[in-house]
Amino acid sequence: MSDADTATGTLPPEGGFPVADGRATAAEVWRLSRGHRLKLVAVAALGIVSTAVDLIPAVAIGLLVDRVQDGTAGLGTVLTATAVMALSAVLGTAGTALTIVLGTRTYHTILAALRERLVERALTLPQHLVERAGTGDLISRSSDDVTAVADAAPAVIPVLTVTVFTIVVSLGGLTALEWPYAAALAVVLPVYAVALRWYHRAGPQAYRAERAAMSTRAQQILESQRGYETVLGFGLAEQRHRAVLTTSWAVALQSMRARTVQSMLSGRLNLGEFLSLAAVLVVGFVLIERGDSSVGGATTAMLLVLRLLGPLNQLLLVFDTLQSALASLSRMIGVLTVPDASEPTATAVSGTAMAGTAVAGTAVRLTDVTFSYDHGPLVLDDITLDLREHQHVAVVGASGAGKTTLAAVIAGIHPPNTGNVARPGHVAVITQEVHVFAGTVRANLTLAAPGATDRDIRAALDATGAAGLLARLPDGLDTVVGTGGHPLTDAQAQQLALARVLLADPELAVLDEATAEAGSADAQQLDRAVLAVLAGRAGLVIAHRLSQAASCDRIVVMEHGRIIESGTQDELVSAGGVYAGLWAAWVSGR
Ligand SMILES: Nc1ncnc2c1ncn2[C@@H]1O[C@H](COP(=O)(O)OP(=O)(O)OP(=O)(O)O)[C@@H](O)[C@H]1O
Repeated sequence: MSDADTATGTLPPEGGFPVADGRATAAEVWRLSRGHRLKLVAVAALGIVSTAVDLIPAVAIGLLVDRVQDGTAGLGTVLTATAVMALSAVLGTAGTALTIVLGTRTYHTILAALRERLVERALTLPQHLVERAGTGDLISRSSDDVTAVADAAPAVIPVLTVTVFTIVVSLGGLTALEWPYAAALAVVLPVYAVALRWYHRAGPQAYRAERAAMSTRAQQILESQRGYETVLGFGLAEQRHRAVLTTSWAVALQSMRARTVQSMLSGRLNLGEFLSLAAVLVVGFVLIERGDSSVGGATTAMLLVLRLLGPLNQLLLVFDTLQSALASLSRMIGVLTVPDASEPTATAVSGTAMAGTAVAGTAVRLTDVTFSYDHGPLVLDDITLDLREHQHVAVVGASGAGKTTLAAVIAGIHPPNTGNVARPGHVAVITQEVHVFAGTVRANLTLAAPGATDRDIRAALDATGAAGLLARLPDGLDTVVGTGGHPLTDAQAQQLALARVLLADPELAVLDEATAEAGSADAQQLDRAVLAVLAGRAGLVIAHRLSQAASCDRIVVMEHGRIIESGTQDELVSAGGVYAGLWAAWVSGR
């Protein structure tokens, strides 16, 4: 599972994953666009040409007006102008449509690559960081935010493509006609710039606040669902209901703020439109009066400005969607910027965790390790423990003694507060909650060993006693299991998890399974499976049944976060201490 890392970096204390700044977002998008850049340049060239063709009707109408005015226009002139306009409209529309299709396809390819990286990163994030930042935030970023960025495509790409190229081509066209036309428009453009500047500040702020409120709500709902039994058991339903209600109101409030910002933008756009038309009209009038422009020229100029205003306004309107998508994008990329490991608390910073065996012949070495969850009391207190290569050590103790936490620190899931943890580079962990992934049995097993053949898989299932299970599955290795798939018992899920460890072939296996009741047929089978999985590698077993402990080379007994006894089964039983008592109780209860 985890290759341990030396601790670096921290998350903001208030929780939540970081948000990437503009620079980091641009750098990641640039990195993701590698391999598509030539295609993007070709798409841009096609867009410019198509837009230029699209503006031919404005020029044709202007020429027609001049010919009508000087009395040289006949039916032929009108028909020719009409044919030119129809042809340019067809060619321009087809070219623009092709530009949009190609642009959208490239956008989605790049987005798919980003989503893949996000999921990859989310799966390898240190668990303590996910716990601190909140699973809801992570889920929101990999669902709501991905959807926001993907949904922006149909609205933003066509408008962005058309507008950017239309602005460039129209300004060129106006300058070619008479520079004062372009100058008049240029004088008005600052109105748009001011609107944009204002919106650039207010928009993302409003959208980030809206998305953050959505994340908090997702977290509240998730927690209420996960802790359903606790909520019912402690009569907390009303309190949880109020919490969800409060966070939902916060979402509604932030949404209203975001929509208000949107309306204010519309007002600023209307002002810009009025000023642009008025400026070009006045300039046209003056130029005609002075004989510097024909009526046809002024008509072309007005048509070019009108042609430009539509996309320009739309750009500013979808700028809204664009900003929202950018806010989501910066949240997605923020997850990629999370450092691999971070200190568990702000005050305890001296703990280190290293991959690689520090001492020859030793698989794991813990030296003076302490650990606490987020500023809480010490859960591991001065633990020093060695696991030799191929040695199997069982950890026993009462509930809450710190066994699972010790396993997590050894596996690298939690970095220690103080002390050192040295472990091999390849560690596999089975936690108490075994997850069956939605997919085929084969996919479930090859998750950690992509190169495994069907023969390897069958051998692993055989070794963990699951060959019988395989024979009963309707489609063998192709049977779909997990949510909505063929149901598996807890013990069967456990067997799959153990087979997965065998296939992954780690140097150290950390097993914290508590599925079967002591003495049951399942328990005996799982005990045998555990022995098969541990053969030939170092193993740490959190023994929930003492039969598991008895078959290990060494047993450590924990109490209140400390190791209070350590020895072989025979040594501990004859010592007559805590373990001897537990063993006597267990034997008589079998
Ligand atoms: N994520 C967490 N956040 C805060 N405290 C925790 C967390 N996980 C465990 N603890 C606390 O740490 C202490 C040790 O818990 P741990 O699960 O390691 O004990 P355990 O011996 O494995 O118990 P069990 O056999 O019931 O699993 C307990 O007091 C527990 O409440």
